[in-house]
Amino acid sequence: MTIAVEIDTGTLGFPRMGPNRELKFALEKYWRGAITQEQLNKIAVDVETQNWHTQVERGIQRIGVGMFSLYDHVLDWTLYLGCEPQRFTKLTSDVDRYFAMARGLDGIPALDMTKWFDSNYHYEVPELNVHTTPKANFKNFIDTIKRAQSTLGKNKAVPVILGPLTYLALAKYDDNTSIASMLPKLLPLYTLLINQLAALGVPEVQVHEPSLVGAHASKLLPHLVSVYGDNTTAGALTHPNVNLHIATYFEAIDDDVYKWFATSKIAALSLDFTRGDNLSVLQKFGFPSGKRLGVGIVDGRGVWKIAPSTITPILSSILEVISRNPNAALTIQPSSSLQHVPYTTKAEVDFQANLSSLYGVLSFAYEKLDEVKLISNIIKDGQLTNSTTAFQAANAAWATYYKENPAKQAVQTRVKSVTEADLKRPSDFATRRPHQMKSCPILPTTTIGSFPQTAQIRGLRRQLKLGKITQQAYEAQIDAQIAYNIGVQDALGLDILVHGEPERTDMVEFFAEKLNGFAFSQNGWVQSYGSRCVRPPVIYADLERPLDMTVREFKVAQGFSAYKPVKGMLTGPVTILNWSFPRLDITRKEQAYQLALCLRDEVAALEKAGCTIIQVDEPALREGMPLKLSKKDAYLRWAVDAFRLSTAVAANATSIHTHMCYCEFNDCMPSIDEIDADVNSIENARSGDETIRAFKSIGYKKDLGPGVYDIHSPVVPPKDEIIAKLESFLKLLPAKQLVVNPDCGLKTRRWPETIAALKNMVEAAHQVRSSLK
Ligand code: MET
Ligand SMILES: [Zn+2]
Repeated sequence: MTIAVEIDTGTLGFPRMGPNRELKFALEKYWRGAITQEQLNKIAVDVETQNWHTQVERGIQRIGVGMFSLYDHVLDWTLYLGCEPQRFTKLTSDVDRYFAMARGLDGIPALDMTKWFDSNYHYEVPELNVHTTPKANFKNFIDTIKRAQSTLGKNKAVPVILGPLTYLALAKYDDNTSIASMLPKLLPLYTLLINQLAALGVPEVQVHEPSLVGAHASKLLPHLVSVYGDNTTAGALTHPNVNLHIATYFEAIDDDVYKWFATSKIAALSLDFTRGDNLSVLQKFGFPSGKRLGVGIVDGRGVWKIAPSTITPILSSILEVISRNPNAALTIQPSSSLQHVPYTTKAEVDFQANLSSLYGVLSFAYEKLDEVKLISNIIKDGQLTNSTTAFQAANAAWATYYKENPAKQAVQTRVKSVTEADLKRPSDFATRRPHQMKSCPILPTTTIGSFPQTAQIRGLRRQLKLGKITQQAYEAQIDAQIAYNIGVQDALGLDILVHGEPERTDMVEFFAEKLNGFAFSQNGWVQSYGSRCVRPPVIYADLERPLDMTVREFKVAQGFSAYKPVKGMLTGPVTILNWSFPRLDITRKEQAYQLALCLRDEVAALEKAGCTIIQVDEPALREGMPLKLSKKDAYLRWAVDAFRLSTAVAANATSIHTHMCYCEFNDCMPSIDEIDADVNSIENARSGDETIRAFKSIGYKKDLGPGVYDIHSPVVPPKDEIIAKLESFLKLLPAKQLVVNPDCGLKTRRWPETIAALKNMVEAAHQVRSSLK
């Protein structure tokens, strides 16, 4: 097919940390006072400029600029829009206010942080209330755009604005404030900004409105016209000389939003063709005349090379719709900002040498730019078929990958043979509970798993990795640490002990390293929040557990304690999956089940080793939830089943605990009950009794350990405060249902405050216990 439509290439954002995490290190130096603000800015500008050059060199014609950030792009807009909460306004310097909002200061708590849609990136939640008085503060943004224009030229430098609807949808409000009450205050600022950009000769602005795809879309619909106008009226962002390009991603756009777009004066719309069914929307409504479609076909969230057999049919269908109209144009682009993927596979020399079949099918930000260019050329040349020579390299890489990493029949068969019975404990909670935790008193005290990780332990692990110490020497030191951890807990009088996780850097990486089918990049860092980067493991083959993973440390720990049970400690299947880069050739459910079967065998092995209490952590259960409400139930079904598959093998007398943290669970409470854990030790420190009330409201009958203090703060909680908490819990929950624990692991804390806090916790529990008698 020869194509009459105009085609070019674009991006919606790029990684921000620098190819070698230059910005991360600069930020941390700046916070330590080791470099000045000027030095920090220089490094940031260098990274950003290099990002721009890379995109030009790789053939990108419309480069999204302005989403680069020193900490977080939502926080940037809080500053640009003057929406800082009052507690920060006494800080007069922008930079001080900015980092104070991000990280807090003594006595001034930071903004809340939460997940950016269903990604693992966290943004700083805007706090809007009756005192919020938006005030334009666009100088930094405008300066960036000027810099970009002089580096890239006015046509290539496309300013990216965080759209007002998404900004407001992501915020939290007091009782007297809402999206509707804030919008009129923000819109004049956006108008001002568009005018300033127009004055710079900006031909087009990319307005990011990802909230138009999620559960909130219908809430935003009534405001579209006041912001963006329609076919007759102008909106706040309408300007005669500036084209508006609305970018959405992570899911399919709402039908109603699309219909509005089709008749509006918006010049371009970006849709994600890697997640959600945007193709159906397009086919259903056609594509309007005279507009441009941003075709998000290169996955901005995954690390995989394009698969020609997947993308060709989608692209052909898009072209078919588009070509019905002679005036349409296309921009080929990544599906979202590339901030969710690492910089380049070229840094992965280990993969090149030892896992070349995987290396061949990986694609990070630089490689994704090449794919964008390649696809646009193929379409321009009218060569779009699976087998076009231009796709030869990709096809060959995938063929090699499948040949070298074939399906493991035993794993797949086992997943397929899972039955309902495998998901069920031998008896229900009421029957099994009397057989569990028999040595424990009422209000048993415990912790969430990890104990402080000292520099010495981290150094030890580094030495092991570098081959400077033997496995034996390493284990001896780990065991000494376990002995110490057990001794401390015993002395404090805790009832259920943990080994303290000294052998784990990270709760997902540790298990991924022990399973076959995971690969670990050397430089595959992605930003999690601020300067914090993570290197998610890559699932590249069917998953198997060749050996026990935690049994040795459990036995060592239990060996140091004659009378008290040591709790086994595992990370749940859904969390391992959600914090990894999953495969795309099998479903997430299948991968969760494969993981669940590995964990199921570990639960059985722990039981066999004498473990009677096993905790399976699922802090990321909630965050894998789909953005569309209609997909939520299906996700929760398999997520819950994967947890049950991991744990249902346990005998009645084994107490299965779980721990969840990091987010609001209010919208999936019934599922939390359905996982059928005997005890749920859940984060609760920030909200009062809300968590317990939510559990009560669904008729939760199992045991609950709502965190009695916040481990994120170094402050030692006074005994009286903990007593007051426990007493308030007991107003809602019978004592026999209550477990006493902090709200998360203690890994990031120091020993002195840990011991002091736990001492208070145990004493508080004792006191409340005796008052019950
Ligand atoms: C993010 S949840 C952490 C749970 C883990 N067991 C720990 O204590 O560190
Ligand atoms: Zn936690």
